[in-house]
Amino acid sequence: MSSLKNRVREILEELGIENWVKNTQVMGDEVILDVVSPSPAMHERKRLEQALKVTFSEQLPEAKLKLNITVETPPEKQEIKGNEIPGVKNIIAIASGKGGVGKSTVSANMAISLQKMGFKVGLLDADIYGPSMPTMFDVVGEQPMSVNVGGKSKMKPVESYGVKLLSIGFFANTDQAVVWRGPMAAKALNQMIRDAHWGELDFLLVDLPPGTGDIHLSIVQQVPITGAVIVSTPQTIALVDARKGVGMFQMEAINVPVLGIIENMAYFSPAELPENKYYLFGQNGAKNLAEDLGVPFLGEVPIVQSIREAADAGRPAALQDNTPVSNNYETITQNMIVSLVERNDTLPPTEAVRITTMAGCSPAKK
Ligand SMILES: Nc1ncnc2c1ncn2[C@@H]1O[C@H](COP(=O)(O)OP(=O)(O)OP(=O)(O)O)[C@@H](O)[C@H]1O
Repeated sequence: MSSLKNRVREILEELGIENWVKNTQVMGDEVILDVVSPSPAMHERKRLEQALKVTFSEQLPEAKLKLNITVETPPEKQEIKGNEIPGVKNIIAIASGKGGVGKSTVSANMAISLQKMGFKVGLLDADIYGPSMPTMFDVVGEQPMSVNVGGKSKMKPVESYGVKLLSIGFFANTDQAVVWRGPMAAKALNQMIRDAHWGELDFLLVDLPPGTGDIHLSIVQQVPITGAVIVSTPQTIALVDARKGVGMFQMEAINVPVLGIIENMAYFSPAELPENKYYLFGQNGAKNLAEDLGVPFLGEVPIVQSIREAADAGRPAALQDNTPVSNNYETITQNMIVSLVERNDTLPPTEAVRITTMAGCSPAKK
């Protein structure tokens, strides 16, 4: 073995990442490393890349380092079993209870965060009262195409930023209020799930309409939802509705695991006074609710002007690289995945069969 290759091996051992390096090639002064990152998170990959570059430039300045960093793919055994929608591994409902708390903004940014982590993501905008995804993903006016799959005509979701998208807004005139009764809305949504060609998806996020009415009951009974995420502001009246939302998913007839609660609009910090936090809607309300109900708290999102601007501009804030806002969405998304994984471990055996069908969530395991 060349002395350069020996030095490379020593450095990798010092860094404690020798097991992550699947292939080392030394050609002259060029060192090519194929590294498999155990974390799908973009910032973890960047940190790994940075650590390698700094260490090599300090300890082996003569070497020209070339890095190929990829992400570990989930092991085969985590594949979904008994899946009701072929190719779709996890269907996550995002609900609120009260309207206007930021459920759609959270859904859009969570979809982007998952996509950035390397997952295949679909987003179904089921908000029949105010479908906002076409705007948030800058695809207003686009229409899903029809494709022939196995002799059947299927809807091809519109794709934006790597996320496959279907929205009630693609079919309804946005100037008209869409007033659909529960079964009708549920049927339309069911078609958008089953008669669409989603292809292989790790996650299909469903942005539900606000509230806990009969529409929700129809949807959650017809669509095999893997888990639900509840979004609330810390305000008392929003929390009352969020509690109802959790209760609805936990009803015996529905029995969808609640993966956690996200506190949106948790506080406001003016740009000129970033240390000051103003708790406009109250403090820690959703966090306390999560504790009270014994469901995971997935994190808080402050009120940030750029989140609103990014949504209106059709470029969700999570698309930014390594900003406090995008990192925060990434952390919340990871917490959601961790919650999905933990459910498998903690639910009683009678539920295990159902819950093991929630596969596809292992990449967040650290
Ligand atoms: N963290 C945030 N910071 C700043 N603005 C936000 C934040 N979250 C949401 N908003 C803004 O608040 C408004 C409501 O958000 P959004 O449409 O996501 O709520 P929703 O709960 O989905 O509403 P609906 O009840 O209509 O479905 C939007 O203008 C959005 O851009």
